[in-house]
Amino acid sequence: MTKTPKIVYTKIDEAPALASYSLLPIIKAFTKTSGINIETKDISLPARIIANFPDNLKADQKIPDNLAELGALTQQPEANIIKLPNISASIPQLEAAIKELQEKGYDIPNYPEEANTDTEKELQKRFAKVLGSAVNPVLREGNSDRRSAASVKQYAKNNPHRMGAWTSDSKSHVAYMQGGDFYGSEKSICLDNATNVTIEFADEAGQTKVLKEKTALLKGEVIDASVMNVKALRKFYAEQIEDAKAKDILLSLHLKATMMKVSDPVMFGHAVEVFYRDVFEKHAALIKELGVNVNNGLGDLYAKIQNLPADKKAEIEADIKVVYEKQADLAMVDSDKGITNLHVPNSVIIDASMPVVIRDSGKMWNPAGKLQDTKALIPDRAYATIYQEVIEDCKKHGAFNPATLGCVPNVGLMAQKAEEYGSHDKTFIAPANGTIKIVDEAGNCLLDQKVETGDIYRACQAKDAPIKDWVKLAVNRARATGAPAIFWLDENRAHDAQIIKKVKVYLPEFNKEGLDIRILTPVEAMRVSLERIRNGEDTISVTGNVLRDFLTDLFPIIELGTSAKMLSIVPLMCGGGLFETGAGGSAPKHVQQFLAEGHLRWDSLGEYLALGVSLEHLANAYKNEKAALFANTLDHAVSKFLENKKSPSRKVKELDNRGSHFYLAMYWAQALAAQNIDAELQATFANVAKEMEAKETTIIQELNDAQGEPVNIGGYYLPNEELAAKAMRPSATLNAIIDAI
Ligand SMILES: NC(=O)C1=CN([C@@H]2O[C@H](COP(=O)(O)OP(=O)(O)OC[C@H]3O[C@@H](n4cnc5c(N)ncnc54)[C@H](OP(=O)(O)O)[C@@H]3O)[C@@H](O)[C@H]2O)C=CC1
Ligand SMILES: O=C(O)CCC(=O)C(=O)O
Ligand SMILES: [Mg+2]
Repeated sequence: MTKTPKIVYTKIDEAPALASYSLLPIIKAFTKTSGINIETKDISLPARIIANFPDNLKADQKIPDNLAELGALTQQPEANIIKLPNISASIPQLEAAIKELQEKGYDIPNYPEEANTDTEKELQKRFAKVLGSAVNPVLREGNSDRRSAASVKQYAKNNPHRMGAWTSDSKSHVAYMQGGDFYGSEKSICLDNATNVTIEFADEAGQTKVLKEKTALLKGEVIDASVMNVKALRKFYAEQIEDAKAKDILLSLHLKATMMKVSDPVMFGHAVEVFYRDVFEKHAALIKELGVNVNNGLGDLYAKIQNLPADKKAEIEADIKVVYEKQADLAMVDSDKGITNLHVPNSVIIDASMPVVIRDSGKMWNPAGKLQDTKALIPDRAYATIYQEVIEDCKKHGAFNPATLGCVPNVGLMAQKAEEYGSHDKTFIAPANGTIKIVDEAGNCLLDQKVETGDIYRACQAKDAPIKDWVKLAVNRARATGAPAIFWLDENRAHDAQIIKKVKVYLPEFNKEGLDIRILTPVEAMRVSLERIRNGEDTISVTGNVLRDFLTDLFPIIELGTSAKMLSIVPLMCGGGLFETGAGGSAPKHVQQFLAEGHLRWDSLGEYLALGVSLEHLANAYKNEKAALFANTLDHAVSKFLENKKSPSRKVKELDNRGSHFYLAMYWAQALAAQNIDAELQATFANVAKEMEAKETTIIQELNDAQGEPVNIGGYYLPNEELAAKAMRPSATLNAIIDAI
């Protein structure tokens, strides 16, 4: 490899973006002495909007399509990308970001919620590129290896976080459909030969309409099709709403409307309509006229009644109140502000929300601001059952004790838009009763699904090479750790049955002698993994893309208190490395707190760990000894950081994100000063360490003094660079030391 060693550090959104204003200058200052180039690429939500709508922008407003550039980079062996979590925008978030850009003088068109004309359809198509989970699928050109670093796991055992107690009489449970869902209807095949397919809808009269012109499929690719029957879905919601009322527990809905950006908002919308049925029926004509989109939540109704005459608005608000009096209480997202689980589709995201329910004794917040048992609606059976298994385990054995738990790392099939998370361009709402077919070039129907008007149809792909790579990664991890590896696959699910066949073909190609490798259904795999972690034993979960996402929040939240502390490595199939920071998101609640009181509780541990493995990867790829030294000393610094408990606190006027960066920097400088492999670095950083030690009290004082007041960073989605940097670097003493390196 001849090019200059380079690490690309992504610029993103919300809390981790704020943290970067403080952390990046430190990383750049430290590594610049080594000839490693740290380049930033802006792939934040506003940057992606700007890149996709340059038409009316001034030259100095334009931002190149960094995401496409990074996507191309993943195909090069020298790729070394540190990817921080970004916003996966729901429509309300997208609209808010557009509004902010427009207010700042960016001539960006509005998002057309309803596309009737060709222009509107074209606009919607262009916006689809920035909607939902639009970054990760482009960069994830490899499978995922998520686990906790040994030092982080040990820290969690020594300092167990609080886990809410569980009792056997908890009324909390997961409710899922018994039929008519994706799980029940799924059909799947593996292709003998490459082909191009068309997805077509045929109505009952035999009239056909092309839904998707062309999808290229490779030899050995698994393709499946399934349907969510909306009649069955709405019946399920109605029954469960009644049942929650009868059991006197909260009602909550857990979906992934961000990542599953086409199917899940529709499932969310049906829940809103069924729950607030009396309002939607009584005011049907007006609601239609106002253009309320239920898929955006009750928040959209509230937004659109704002300009109605006062009495009409009051009437609708009163009718909403009557619904609350009559129905089961909804789980709240913000009980102070009266924001419920059904307000917007992006505030209850299943991978993060269900583990928190489990951490909090099976409870969620009720309208009175108290924790209460909940019914968790997860309509589709494909993955709902694993959460019920955890709940049953907790009811039987009580809360998990992080001091003694083993771990459940994950090897996830993710590359090349595998499975449901790559299905958006093949997801359709059935226009009428009929059949949706996948037809090959020769006109053969490969898969057909009967649909009724409004049903959600979904086709998914999983390519052969990534599947084989995933099996290999699982065997490698089992070999490296000695832990059993369990493939979570359900032979009663059509798609999984195909994957099981492939796993059985590929496993013998790798040396699995002496390894314990099993295939169990997700429920059995959960049972075994939970029994083992309670015994302090480790078990590798080897899963598809959705369970990868779900389990890498669930187990870290149980084991470590948060998924932010995970190592999240993506060995790219072309030889490069993508290093994601943590497994969690962009923590909007943290930004709210920062803006209100100047305290940022975001923990950048995930970033430190990602930087460590990124430097290690670079050291190996370029035989770069300085990079190896930086990686090694950073590792020491992280251990000391944990030992000395320098993570940010949650409370204002205590150490926050910025102070935690100072300590990381000081420990890193000390470790570089203590080594004797590179005399030049030793000398440089001995001085840095000495200065930091001498000025520790002043620096911490300056950082704490900056807290306690509201902060203005000149925007939410597109903050003002200077204001944000100033807010995140308030210690002149620390800045002087860093800038002088
Ligand atoms: N890889 C990616 O790009 C990902 C992006 N997302 C996006 O992030 C947004 C928010 O998603 P959400 O599901 O609420 O998940 P988050 O992970 O942002 O938030 C869940 C909670 O986890 C805790 N948390 C997460 N990261 C940290 C950290 N570094 N330090 C301390 N605590 C942390 C916080 O708990 P507390 O409030 O108790 O402090 C936070 O409120 C969405 O837009 C989503 O699409 C989500 C997942 C991954
Ligand atoms: O891309 C996203 O929206 C979320 C990704 C995520 O949750 C994960 O990979 O764990
Ligand atoms: Mg996740």
